[in-house]
Amino acid sequence: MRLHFTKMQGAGNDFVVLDATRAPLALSAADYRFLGDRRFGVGADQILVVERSSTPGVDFRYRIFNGGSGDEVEQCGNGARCFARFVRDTGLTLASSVKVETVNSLIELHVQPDGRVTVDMNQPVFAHERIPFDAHGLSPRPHNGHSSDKADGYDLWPLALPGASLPSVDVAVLSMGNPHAVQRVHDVDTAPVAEIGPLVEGHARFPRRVNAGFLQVVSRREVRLRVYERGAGETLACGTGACAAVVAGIRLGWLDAEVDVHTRGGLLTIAWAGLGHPVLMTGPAQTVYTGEIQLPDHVA
Ligand SMILES: N[C@H](CCC[C@H](N)C(=O)O)C(=O)O
Repeated sequence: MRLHFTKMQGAGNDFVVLDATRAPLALSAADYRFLGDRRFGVGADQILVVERSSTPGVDFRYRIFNGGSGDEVEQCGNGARCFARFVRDTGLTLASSVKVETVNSLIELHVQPDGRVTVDMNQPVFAHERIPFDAHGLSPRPHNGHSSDKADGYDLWPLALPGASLPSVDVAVLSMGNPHAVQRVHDVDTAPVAEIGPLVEGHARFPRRVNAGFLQVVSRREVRLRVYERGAGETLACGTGACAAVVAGIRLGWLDAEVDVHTRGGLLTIAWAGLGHPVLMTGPAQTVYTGEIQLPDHVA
């Protein structure tokens, strides 16, 4: 099958975008892994499939597949911004605000005059069974010895890491539609992301695996973040990961309500007014090129 695609990136998190608004696409996990492969395919952290929505009042649906595993996932923050840029630039919509549904949520996107995109990422979810996170038999940890005078009863949880250079790490757990485990580190540049990231991502206490965030607090309004993503490995930026890290930092008393998140691929700004409010994420979204690719009949 010959596929037309658009290559895009948001803060260095890169995507293959496929337009399925005119004809449905039936690709396999192996096809998505091929498209994500940086040597045998196009190369991307995730593949985004854009469809029309049949839900009244909702413009589009977009499906998200991790480029490493080929698995379909629930949410992608940087992808949502690139989706908004895509439907505008291809003329699929003339509106500057777009409602789009994913497998488990409805989000609203606004293209700003400066070209950045703001996404209402809905409210974070903390209920362990909805993350999902298995805390059975675990006791929460004090907040890493950091001042948490404003902490509101939100806990850190110890994850045992047998055989690793660290016996355990303390993580804040939550969902932005997709699961996140955020640990605070002194310096993201020296944090053991390559070693600890995969151990957290595949940890047994996360039945659907998890995105592993490494958060360095620079000030109450500025952080640095690296994320070892579920099904993709470390990416240059993770939008839902930035949302999760800021929400956790606010609940743990480390951060104010609007934070600049410095990722290796660029700057994301996250705002959250607290429980009962949605998380707002603002950042860049660019088209890199368009192309065509022949999907092998039997990809490995
Ligand atoms: N790897 C994530 C999906 C992509 C999230 C990330 N690229 C973002 O911008 O939010 C997961 O398996 O939940």
